[in-house]
Amino acid sequence: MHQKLPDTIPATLFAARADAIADAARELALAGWTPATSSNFSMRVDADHAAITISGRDKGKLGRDDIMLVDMQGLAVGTDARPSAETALHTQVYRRWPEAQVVLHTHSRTQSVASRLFAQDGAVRLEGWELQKAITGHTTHESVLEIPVFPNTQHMPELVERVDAWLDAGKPLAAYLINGHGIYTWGRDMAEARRHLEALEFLLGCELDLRAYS
Ligand SMILES: CSC[C@@H](O)[C@@H](O)C(=O)COP(=O)(O)O
Ligand SMILES: [Zn+2]
Repeated sequence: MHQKLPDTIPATLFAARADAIADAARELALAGWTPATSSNFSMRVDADHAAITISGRDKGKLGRDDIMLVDMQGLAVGTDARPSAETALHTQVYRRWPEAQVVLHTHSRTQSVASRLFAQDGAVRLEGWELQKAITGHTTHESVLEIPVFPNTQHMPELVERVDAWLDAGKPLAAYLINGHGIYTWGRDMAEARRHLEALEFLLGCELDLRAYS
């Protein structure tokens, strides 16, 4: 066990979060959405900490020892393990949405291709799809759901800044794509985050098909 927990976090709580992350990751890997160790997953543990995948692990084969604790600045807590290279994007979600409990990031083929195709528009504009209602806050297919596509970079502060700029402009945000990379989405629990991820995978696939057939 590499993880020493602060006194305020019961071992059972951390274990439950780690198991929930590993279970979700295994299922998403089976769907083919986490190729070649890509993707990362996290869950809030308390107001000041999140459990997140250790960098570079095979997301289809995670166990409790592949999950670690970070603070809300993305720094490791109680372990020498290296958190996901994209930890800053997770902790940003927890800071900006106090109700967010889960952040999911995957690299499916559909997400990757859609991010390249729509990068020039800066966003994917979803309208007219019944499945938009799977995104919390959307009650009709007539609503518009805009998923921004941010340029890829290995420098996380740059991405954090782009997300902050989008939110500070007052635009709604349920998820975002990173060009040539993948998707980030989140939820108030694992079920909501999974529903968002699955709906967006489906909707992006539909948008790609529309372009292929027209
Ligand atoms: C294996 S390439 C993908 C990585 O560069 C990254 O984008 C990713 O999703 C996984 O990084 P990780 O540090 O394991 O969380
Ligand atoms: Zn990634």
